[in-house]
Amino acid sequence: MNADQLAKPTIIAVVGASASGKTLFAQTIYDELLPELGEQGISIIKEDSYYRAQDDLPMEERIRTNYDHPNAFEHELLHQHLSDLTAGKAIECPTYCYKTHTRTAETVTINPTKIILIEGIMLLTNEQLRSSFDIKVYMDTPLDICLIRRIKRDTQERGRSIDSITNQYLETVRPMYYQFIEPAKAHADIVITRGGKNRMAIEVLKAKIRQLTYNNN
Ligand SMILES: Nc1ncnc2c1ncn2[C@@H]1O[C@H](COP(=O)(O)OP(=O)(O)O)[C@@H](O)[C@H]1O
Ligand SMILES: O=c1ccn([C@@H]2O[C@H](COP(=O)(O)O)[C@@H](O)[C@H]2O)c(=O)[nH]1
Repeated sequence: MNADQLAKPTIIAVVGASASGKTLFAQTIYDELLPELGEQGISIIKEDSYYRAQDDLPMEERIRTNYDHPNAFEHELLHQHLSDLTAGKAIECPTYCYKTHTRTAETVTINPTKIILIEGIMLLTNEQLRSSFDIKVYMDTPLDICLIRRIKRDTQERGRSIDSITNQYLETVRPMYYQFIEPAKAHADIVITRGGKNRMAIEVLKAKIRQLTYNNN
């Protein structure tokens, strides 16, 4: 094993409200750097993959779950997986289905890489996880913009009705945002405005990742 393979990875966490642009931002960086850094250079993980399996619950109960509370996630497994990747071991990442509100049977193999991008709403609420991140990015998108984008995305991609989106928004998404997500901004190293298409912010992160990859600092 050479020195590069032994080097500890850099873990970059992208957090913020639901539909603030976390996925678009992290995925854009990943897609644009992958051809240059290769599959051994950069990987991407979604915190949503670690929503707890709910196969034991009937659908009426799954619909009532508070998905905007830290307890909805299996953070212990995510932490274990990040430790495994840091130790140079591959992981089997779960996959989650928003339509059935549980995990699917498939897992995705993620190999250890020098750069790990991870994105999700509750990543900074867990102290153990927080301490494993090297760079913490917060997407500071106004909540009304997030709501508009969530309505559009969840009707088109997550099989949701306007009624179910607005009820869930008032009951859990909005109050949990103020209880857990917004206060976590204080832990961020970088705060990003204008969502997942902020080109300058994307370029700054890409430049930092290149520096970490090629200069190892
Ligand atoms: N700056 C932006 N301008 C326009 N649409 C955006 C912008 N940022 C994100 N979106 C769109 O808003 C929706 C929610 O963004 P997404 O990245 O899925 O948010 P999150 O991962 O934070 O939930 C997606 O359809 C995405 O394409
Ligand atoms: O079964 C589920 C699981 C999650 N949600 C909602 O998803 C968002 C988090 O995902 P983003 O990609 O950050 O939007 C969270 O606000 C949950 O309310 C769901 O509706 N159903």
